[in-house]
Amino acid sequence: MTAQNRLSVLFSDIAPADQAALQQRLPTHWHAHFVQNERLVVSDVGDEDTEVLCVFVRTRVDESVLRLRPRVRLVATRSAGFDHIDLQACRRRGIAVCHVPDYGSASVAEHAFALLLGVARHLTQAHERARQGSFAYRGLTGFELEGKALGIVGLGRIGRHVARIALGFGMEVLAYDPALAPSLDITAAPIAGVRVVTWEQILQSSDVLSLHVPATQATHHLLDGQAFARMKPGMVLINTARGALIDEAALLHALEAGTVAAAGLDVLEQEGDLSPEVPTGCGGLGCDTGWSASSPLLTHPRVLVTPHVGFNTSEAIARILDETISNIAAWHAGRLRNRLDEP
Ligand SMILES: NC(=O)C1=CN([C@@H]2O[C@H](COP(=O)(O)OP(=O)(O)OC[C@H]3O[C@@H](n4cnc5c(N)ncnc54)[C@H](OP(=O)(O)O)[C@@H]3O)[C@@H](O)[C@H]2O)C=CC1
Ligand SMILES: O=C(O)C(=O)CO
Repeated sequence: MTAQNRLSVLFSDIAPADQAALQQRLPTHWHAHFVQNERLVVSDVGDEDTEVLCVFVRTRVDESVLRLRPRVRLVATRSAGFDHIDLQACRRRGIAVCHVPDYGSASVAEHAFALLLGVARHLTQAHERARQGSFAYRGLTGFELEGKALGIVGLGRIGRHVARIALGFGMEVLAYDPALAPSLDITAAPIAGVRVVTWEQILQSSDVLSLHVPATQATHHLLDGQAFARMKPGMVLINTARGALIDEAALLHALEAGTVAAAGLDVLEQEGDLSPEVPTGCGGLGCDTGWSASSPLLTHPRVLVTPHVGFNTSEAIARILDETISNIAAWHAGRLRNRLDEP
């Protein structure tokens, strides 16, 4: 291996099983270090010579992290979302940034429907009742998806997949996206039948609202008190995008007021709070992180929360690993792909 070819890559926040799968795929001239921890600190291996930081959504990459690793030239996130990376700080230091834009749109879209159906049919309560030996059905009356209006905020890769699934359920599909003109009726396959509407219309007309926009300064608390006040009373909110899109206090208020009948959330604004303890009782599914969240939404009877698992299918993870290696290899060969610029 020539010194010129050698590439020092520091991988953070990677589950042991994924690390093993990744190691089998790594080119031999890469010198890889792994830190299980999400937070990159000064004592982490690879500090001195790291050229590539390969992170996931729980590793914040900001000025303080970059300062510790002056040789970093590429930040490659193994995610579609990029709100954990300070793109300005990277630009200032001449560091390229890339992501994996389309590894699992189906996985996330299907999870949005897992949450929606879970909420619509009271699945967690029904499961608990059956486990206790009770087959009483009272109090578990749900609602059908067919005929309901689903509003999609952000008609990008995941939003379009959600639209296709919703059309299959016989839902009326509305979408709001600043890139698309309102009153546009999308007639082109594969999402023919989606009606593009204004922000006001999507809030007022949606029985179910599903969020699929990135977390940026422009989308921070997109759903605030004012937005909830304009929603159809009794609507259902689904969020598989990022917690920061929702003002949590305003959502709790809307749940109490009945504007929001129920919510299905895969993401919470405070999900990044690091707990020193590894959580127990993970149902034998192999907890491998010490992350914990604290929020009144977690115990609210009309809120179904999952711990940011929308991406977490074997198919999506395999694509993430392959695409990440291709991203880093392409950059090393002088052809940056899946580049991220400041929004
Ligand atoms: N729960 C999970 O495990 C996962 C969550 N995610 C989250 O999902 C998000 C969306 O992913 P994906 O669909 O692939 O991203 P895309 O970039 O393909 O789509 C996002 C869409 O939102 C649009 N948009 C931006 N701002 C607004 C706004 N204010 N209102 C309405 N639309 C807006 C964008 O328009 P334009 O292009 O014109 O800016 C784009 O069409 C990711 O950013 C990530 O945060 C992603 C993967 C897994
Ligand atoms: O890819 C992403 O943006 C994710 O949120 C994965 O967890």
